[in-house]
Amino acid sequence: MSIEPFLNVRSEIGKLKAVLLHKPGRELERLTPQYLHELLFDDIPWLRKMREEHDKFADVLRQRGCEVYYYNELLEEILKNDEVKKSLISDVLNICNIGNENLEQIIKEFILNKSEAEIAEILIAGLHKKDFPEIEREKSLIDYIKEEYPFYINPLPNLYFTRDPGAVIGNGLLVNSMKTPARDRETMILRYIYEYHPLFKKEVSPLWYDYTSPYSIEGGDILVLSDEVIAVGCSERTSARAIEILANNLFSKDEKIKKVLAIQIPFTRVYMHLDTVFTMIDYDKFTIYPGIENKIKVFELTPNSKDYPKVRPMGTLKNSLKEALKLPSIQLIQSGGGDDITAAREQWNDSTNTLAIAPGVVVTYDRNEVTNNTLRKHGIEVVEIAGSELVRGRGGPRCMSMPLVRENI
Ligand SMILES: NC(=O)NCCC[C@H](N)C(=O)O
Repeated sequence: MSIEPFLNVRSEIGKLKAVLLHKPGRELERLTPQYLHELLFDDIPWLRKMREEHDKFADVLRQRGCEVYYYNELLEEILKNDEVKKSLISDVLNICNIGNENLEQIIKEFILNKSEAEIAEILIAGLHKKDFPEIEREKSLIDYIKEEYPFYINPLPNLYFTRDPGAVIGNGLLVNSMKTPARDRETMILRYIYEYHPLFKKEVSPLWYDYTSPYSIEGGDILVLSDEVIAVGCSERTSARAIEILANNLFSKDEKIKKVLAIQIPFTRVYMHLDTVFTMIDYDKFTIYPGIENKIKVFELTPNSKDYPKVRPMGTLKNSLKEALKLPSIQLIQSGGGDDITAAREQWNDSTNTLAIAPGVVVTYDRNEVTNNTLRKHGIEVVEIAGSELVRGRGGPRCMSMPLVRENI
């Protein structure tokens, strides 16, 4: 009997059937003004409120018939296997630069003695020095050098943006290579989940990209435009070479995918990923931040040699989409109603970061009133969620979700 893959994403807009989320936890309570920049935050969210907002987001998805999986629960499940538990803890400690093998060994034993739920929490929220029992030992040089630094294991406050560490295309998965060290461990853990959690059925779900690659790529840049065309932002976070490697893997192992559009956007934090300025919301409708429209370049990648795809510069974004999707016309709906100032303010609060849950139906933050009304005027059903605290990490509903299964359209 042949095994059917669980993962299936052949579009941006097919009815969302299963999604991976992470409810913000203690890792957010470890953000301090001193480390905000390094941890990719601009502000400190209020965790209790943030968790309430996140629960409502998950409820909206469930009410629309989508199954919600949580990252920490999948992690807890794979930690039940002792070998997996030991190996993951060792790998995590290896990248933490503890700098003293004896101490690393003591920390490892300390973690191994915890329950699966506690270990999952440490792997996500980090290990603060204060949460580690004082033990009698002679200090080594690194203890003095890093005396001021509060963590043995850093927190992962960006994990609730599950969009970025991974992405499903077709029946396969990318485990991304993140641009910044602040998010590296997110992908290491996802790689273990793919490898050991039965939900992912890795034997029938290829790995399109691995986090060990030196070329960075993040999920916020990846849009599955159709079963034949994938768009990938070339951005502050995603490198040109990663796009070529991904394209070649898709062309050689997925018989449906014929084309990758590389969409170059300015390399700057405010538009860190393509989905912060551009998302697909219906068969022929997209929303776009008007401040970026003239700064975009599009390149078509098609199969060529074993190592490099064929690259062809294309025209405007609108014409490239029309041509690639073989549509008679498409609409680019400007966020902020096309007004420069409103659009810039609402883009900062992720107005263009819509999550399509069915063709023409999107989840957005309620605070982006002008953009939401503009979408409605264009016939889109807008399902609003509150996100005053969630938004402080600089991501919207699309960033906070990793679709695992969408209905084919
Ligand atoms: N796809 C997205 O745009 N994700 C938002 C990620 C925000 C996070 N603070 C980061 O800088 O990586």
